[in-house]
Amino acid sequence: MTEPALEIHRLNQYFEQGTPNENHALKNIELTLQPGEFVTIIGGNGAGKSTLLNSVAGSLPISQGQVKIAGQDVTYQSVAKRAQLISRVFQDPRSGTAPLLTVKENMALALKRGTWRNFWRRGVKHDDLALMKEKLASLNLGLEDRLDAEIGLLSGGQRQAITLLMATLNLPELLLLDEHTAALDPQTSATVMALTQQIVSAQHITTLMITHNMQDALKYGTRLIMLDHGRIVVDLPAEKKHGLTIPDLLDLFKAQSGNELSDDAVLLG
Ligand SMILES: Nc1ncnc2c1ncn2[C@@H]1O[C@H](COP(=O)(O)OP(=O)(O)OP(=O)(O)O)[C@@H](O)[C@H]1O
Repeated sequence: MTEPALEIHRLNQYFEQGTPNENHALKNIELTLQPGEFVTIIGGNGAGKSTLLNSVAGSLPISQGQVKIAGQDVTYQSVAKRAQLISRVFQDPRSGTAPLLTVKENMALALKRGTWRNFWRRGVKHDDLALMKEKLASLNLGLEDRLDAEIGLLSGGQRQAITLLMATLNLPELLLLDEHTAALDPQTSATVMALTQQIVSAQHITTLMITHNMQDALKYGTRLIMLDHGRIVVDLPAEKKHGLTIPDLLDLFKAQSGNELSDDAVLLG
C-alpha cells in the first residue's frame, strides 16, 4: 500500500512555553494527506496557518507530536534535510530565486537541488536546456525566450511562475505554498494560480496551500481546511466543497468554530 504523502499526529506548538505569555498556537493537529491531494488552508488572523507550514517544513521545532513525509519520520530533521522531500514557495517573488543569475542558471540550480558544487561542476547541459525550454513554454508566458535574462529583471508574476516551476522540477513529495500569490496584482495572481493548478494536477504533486483568498480556496485544490485558534475546524473533500459559495463557507466556519472568521487580509471576491 502507498504511504500517505504527509502525516501529522497530535501536533502541538507552544510559543513562550512556561511563561505568562504562553501561546498554544497549534492544538492536537491530526492531518493526513494522500499522494496527489491539493489542500487549501484558510483561517483567521493568528489561526496557526504559518505555524503549521513551518512545523512541516522544519523551520520551527515541534513542541509535541510527529510529522511524517512519504512514510519517513521527519519530526527531528532540519529544514535542509527535509528539503530533499519538500519544496516551498513563499509570498515574496524575490525569495525563491537568485536575482543576479539568469533564468537558465536559476533553473539549473533547481535541477541540481540547489547544490552549487554540482552546478559549477556540471554546468548547464544540452538536455537540461531542452527540459527548461519545454517547462517554460508550458507556462505560456513567453519565458522560454528569456533563458539568458537576469531573473531580477523579470516581473513579480514571471518570477513567481518560474519559482513554482523550479519548486516542482524534481517532483517533491510535498509542495508548500505560503500565500504564494498574495503579493501579485489580481490578474497576475489568477494567472499564477491557474499555473499552480496545472502543474500540481498534471504531476500529481501533494500540496498544502495557505491563502487569504476564499474564492481561490474554493476554486482550486481537492480539499479545503479551515483553521481557528490552532484547531482544524472544517475539513471538506472535493465533493463537499464543490458548489459552495463564500457565504456558505463563512457559515460553516461559524457553525463549527463558534467564531466569525476575522482576517484583515481575507479576500472575499
Ligand atoms: N515566533 C513566534 N513567537 C511567538 N508567537 C508566535 C510566533 N509565531 C507565531 N506566533 C503566534 O502563534 C499564533 C499563530 O500564528 P500564525 O502566524 O501561525 O498564524 P496565521 O494563521 O499564519 O496568521 P496570519 O494569517 O495572521 O498570518 C499567533 O497567536 C501568533 O501570534
